[in-house]
Amino acid sequence: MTTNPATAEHHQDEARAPGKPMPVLPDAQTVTSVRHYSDRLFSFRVTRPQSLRFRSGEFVMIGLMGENGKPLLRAYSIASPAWDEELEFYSIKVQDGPLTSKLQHVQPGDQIILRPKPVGTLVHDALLPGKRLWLFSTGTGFAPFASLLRDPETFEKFDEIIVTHTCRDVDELTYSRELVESIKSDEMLEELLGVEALGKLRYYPTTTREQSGTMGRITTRIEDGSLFSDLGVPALNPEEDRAMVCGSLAFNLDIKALLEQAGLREGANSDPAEFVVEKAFVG
Ligand SMILES: Cc1cc2nc3c(=O)[nH]c(=O)nc-3n(C[C@H](O)[C@H](O)[C@H](O)COP(=O)(O)OP(=O)(O)OC[C@H]3O[C@@H](n4cnc5c(N)ncnc54)[C@H](O)[C@@H]3O)c2cc1C
Repeated sequence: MTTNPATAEHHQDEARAPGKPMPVLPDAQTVTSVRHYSDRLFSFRVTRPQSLRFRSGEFVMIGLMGENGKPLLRAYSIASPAWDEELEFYSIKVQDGPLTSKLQHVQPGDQIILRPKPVGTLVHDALLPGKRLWLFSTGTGFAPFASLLRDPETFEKFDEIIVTHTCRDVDELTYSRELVESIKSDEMLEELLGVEALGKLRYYPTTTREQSGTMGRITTRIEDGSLFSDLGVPALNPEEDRAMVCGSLAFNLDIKALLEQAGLREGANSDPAEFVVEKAFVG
């Protein structure tokens, strides 16, 4: 990885003609670790700006310096919880994607740009209190839930937390499966919340292409009721259930329609209700 925002900015400074306005300095953070899961997915951790405060589930703009000397930024959910000293991201690799065709090659020690202005709707503040929290995701839409699931507030607020993750192939579930396993054996969370609290968390992975224990779209399993019978919980209802949804636009619309059919209303930061939705990507 050769793109170093700090260096690129330095050259830009040197080349600037007298009298031209100062360019905005990019906020550089250092990559501390990288892990590849498949030819389509990887995760990485970066240093956290001391001043960055965010709510678990929010997203920020991150990127690299483009060849034209301008930052190339994209929205990314922060996958680490609000208390973590570092920031974690879980990323797609789009073959010809302007950002991820390069971002997938970052190595520890490289720098990325991070704009420290977190926003988003997948936050506890946007939901009314309830009994059961559903986290519905596809692909990298699991990222904000990786943050929320590591936040003790999630366990304090709900009696049951059910996270569904749907991908095409089994290896695309590795990140979520390992994360859920690590939470269930996390001694710090156990000490803080008690061993029974971690038992509240249930993981429901499905694949749509490769054969696995549970096949099919989660929308189909909501419609035919198998999601609820498999887990031994009642069908969605506005008295008990709260939901967060993060996936492709089509997935979000399908789940939203099913939640509304069940009587749940969409909430927002300023107007909490029974469910919230955020796109995992645009397009
Ligand atoms: C609120 C929000 C949060 C996001 N959080 C994440 C995140 O945590 N991790 C992440 O990898 N991406 C996330 N994205 C998508 C991200 O902003 C970029 O689109 C992605 O990094 C690809 O960038 P690119 O420049 O390589 O390609 P782009 O030009 O941005 O995208 C090219 C095409 O690739 C497809 N695509 C883009 N992102 C994805 C994806 N994540 N999964 C499947 N297909 C995709 C789309 O069809 C898109 O049209 C988020 C987007 C939004 C709006």
